[in-house]
Amino acid sequence: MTASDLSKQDRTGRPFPVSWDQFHRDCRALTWRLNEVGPFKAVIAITRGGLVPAAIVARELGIRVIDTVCIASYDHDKQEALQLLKPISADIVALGAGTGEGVLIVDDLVDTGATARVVRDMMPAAHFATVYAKPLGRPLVDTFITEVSQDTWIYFPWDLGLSFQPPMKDGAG
Ligand SMILES: O=P(O)(O)OC[C@H]1O[C@H](OP(=O)(O)OP(=O)(O)O)[C@H](O)[C@@H]1O
Ligand SMILES: Nc1nc2[nH]cnc2c(=O)[nH]1
Ligand SMILES: [Mg+2]
Repeated sequence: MTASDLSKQDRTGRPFPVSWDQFHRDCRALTWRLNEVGPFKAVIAITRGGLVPAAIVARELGIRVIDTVCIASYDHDKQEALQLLKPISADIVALGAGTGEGVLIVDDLVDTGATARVVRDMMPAAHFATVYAKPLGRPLVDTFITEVSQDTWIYFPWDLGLSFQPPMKDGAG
């Protein structure tokens, strides 16, 4: 087995698990920053990871016009060719005068920046926000809350479950 056979998650090895409480706090912190940048006419969530932060941010900002752009690039933890499954809706494109002016795009994180680059090209004047950012993707994001190192793998609460933890004396930790 070579290094390229390993999933990105296995190669990175630095786990960063996020609880629902922490995620909610981080989304609210993100909204504090966005509140100073807006107002926004609509929110676009990059599915699927952007759906939860978009709901929290839209709730806090009082925005009820919410659209999705559906993109898949990772099969669980393996980066694959990026697929556009659903584009931004025509009425949201029209709302932002075709450029995204006054529109807020939300995703959970930016890693290599490949997803962000594709969506940014669709709406160059939109404001792009993520909760977490890794260094390679960071230049593509206008507002984010926490930067983690490139070799970190973020585990979101919707991908986690409660499980037994062996005591530290047995080698855990
Ligand atoms: O900066 P990048 O290297 O493009 O990676 C970031 C993207 O990867 C994840 O989505 P994923 O494609 O795994 O789909 P999901 O949101 O449905 O989990 C994450 O939610 C971002 O959208
Ligand atoms: N859950 C998760 N998905 C990702 N997609 C790209 N990077 C990551 C990451 O760190 N965590
Ligand atoms: Mg995603």
